[in-house]
Amino acid sequence: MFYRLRTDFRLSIITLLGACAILGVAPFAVFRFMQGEVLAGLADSVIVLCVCVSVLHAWLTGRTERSGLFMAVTTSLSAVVITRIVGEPGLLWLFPCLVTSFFLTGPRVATVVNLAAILALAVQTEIFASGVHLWSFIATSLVVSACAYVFAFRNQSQRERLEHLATIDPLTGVANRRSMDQELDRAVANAERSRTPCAIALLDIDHFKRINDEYGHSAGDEVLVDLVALIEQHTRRTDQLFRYGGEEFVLLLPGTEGAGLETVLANLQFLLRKHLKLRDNAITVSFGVAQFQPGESVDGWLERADAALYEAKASGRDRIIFADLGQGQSGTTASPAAYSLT
Ligand SMILES: Nc1nc2c(ncn2[C@@H]2O[C@H](COP(=O)(O)OP(=O)(O)OP(=O)(O)O)[C@@H](O)[C@H]2O)c(=O)[nH]1
Repeated sequence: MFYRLRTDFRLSIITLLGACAILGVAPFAVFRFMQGEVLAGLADSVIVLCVCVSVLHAWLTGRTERSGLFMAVTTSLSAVVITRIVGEPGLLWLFPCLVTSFFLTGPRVATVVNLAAILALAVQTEIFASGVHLWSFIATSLVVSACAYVFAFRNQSQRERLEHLATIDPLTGVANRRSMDQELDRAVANAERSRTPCAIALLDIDHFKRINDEYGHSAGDEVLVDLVALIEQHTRRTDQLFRYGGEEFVLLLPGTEGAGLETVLANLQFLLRKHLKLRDNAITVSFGVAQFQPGESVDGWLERADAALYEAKASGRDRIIFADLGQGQSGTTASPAAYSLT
């Protein structure tokens, strides 16, 4: 429960506002019934009920967008109805609604909800003691909404930016291990459901430590950036590349298997050998490849690719090993122009 509250911003807001609304409005409902104001008491009870439904819906279904929108609309509508029943003092209830609607739903939708509520009240001129009161209400409610909009808009764009930064590798710009975990989960679910083939290739630059040691860390960084550019240029749009860590990458190849997969990777190996260079020395890459087997986990799939990569390294590097074949498929040995590091 606390984990969900910590990780789901909108759910925590819905829960917090739900608790505040229930604790703040329920006593009013009781008080109004005791005062004989049945209509106002009923309106308050409906508000509490709607808030409870929103909170429950959010917790049970996880569809917090829908619950948030429902809560924003019902609380604003309730503030309008309450003001209609009790007169000008009811206006005070609209102000928290104007602010919280921006936490419950997106900035644009919240703006529409707020403007609708302000308009619905402003046209009922009889609620206001004078024209000055009416214009004061319009001005203050618009100022509150505008400030809340700016805050919510900045908050949303910063959150999106943070989410983006949390999923990419800053050096190469490709997706990082965190988004790889999500994508591999999705790929497994998709492969299981549609029974379509899917493969992963683990790529590891050979003797990368020596490249760093000999030419410096920034030259090593350049090699990583070049490798990513080459792979992205020569793979399909549906293929996805992830930085697994250090000089190791995972290439996800959906819809590819058998001879087609071998050809794609052999071509990639050829292109990398030809174009991945540092000061005219070719740099080579080892590949460990595993085709997804129905029923296996993401970890099991990765482990098989990792074992194949280990075999590629152990058997001389600069080669592709397919885990599924149960035997090594050596690529051609490093060309004489290859970076000589031994
Ligand atoms: N320049 C640079 N180097 C990195 C980065 N991340 C990891 N490394 C280096 O990559 C090197 C990896 O070394 P090893 O794991 O020994 O692998 P290797 O030298 O390529 O040897 P083999 O994989 O067996 O061929 C280490 O020296 C790390 O410091 C990075 O972002 N930039």
